[in-house]
Amino acid sequence: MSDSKRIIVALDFAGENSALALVDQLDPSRCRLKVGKELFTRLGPRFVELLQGRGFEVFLDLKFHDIPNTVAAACAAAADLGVWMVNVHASGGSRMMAAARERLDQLGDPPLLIGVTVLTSLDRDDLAAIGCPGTPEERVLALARLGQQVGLDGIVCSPLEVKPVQADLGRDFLLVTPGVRPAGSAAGDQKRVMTPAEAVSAGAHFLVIGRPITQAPDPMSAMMQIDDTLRAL
Ligand SMILES: O=C(O)c1cc(=O)[nH]c(=O)n1[C@@H]1O[C@H](COP(=O)(O)O)[C@@H](O)[C@H]1O
Repeated sequence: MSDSKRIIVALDFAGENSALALVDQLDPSRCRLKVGKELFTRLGPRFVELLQGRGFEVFLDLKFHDIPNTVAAACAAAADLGVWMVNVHASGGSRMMAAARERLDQLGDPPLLIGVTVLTSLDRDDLAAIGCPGTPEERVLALARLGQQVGLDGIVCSPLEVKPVQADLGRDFLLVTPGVRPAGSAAGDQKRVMTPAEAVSAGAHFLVIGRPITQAPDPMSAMMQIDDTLRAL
């Protein structure tokens, strides 16, 4: 793939000082940043603007999941912030995703619109417990097809589903994969994982990586080590 900035660092921090201590060490030419529910709830749009002011492209990961009108309006608000990527839960349904698409299409230079399929923290048993029969792969594929039909730019899935999704939907549909763990790092709450090299070799366009970088003794060197591995592929 042509985009050489494959790593999206998940800024899962409790506050501005700890987040900036990491951001200060990162280079916007080597990675993008993800602002999720914790940091956005604490610091709001101002923090996203601060990161963008430092030259970083931001994935605003708020996983919108609501009625079509509400999600479309929330996506427009994200676009107004100037973020690079925004996501919605694909299980919100095709009318919801289509409303988001339609609203963003009315704007110039909208963010990439990505659908979250099956959270990487879930396995088959977890899905069964919430009344979803079948494998994560089957459900990811179904949601990915729905997302592509309504014009999403791509999906979030685990690296394990990258090959089957690309076999079905082609290589242009963007695949953003969390559930990435360098060899030897703790999986934590992630259930469907692969190493960064495995994920990119499978065909993932972007890797979302949090704790293996943010909790490393030297986050910058952890990030660079992963990035060097990917650039050597
Ligand atoms: O949309 C996401 O980014 C996301 C989707 C998903 O299925 N799984 C998942 O882990 N994420 C996010 O990716 C990041 C992964 O962080 P680590 O597990 O620390 O690498 C977290 O910020 C999650 O919120």
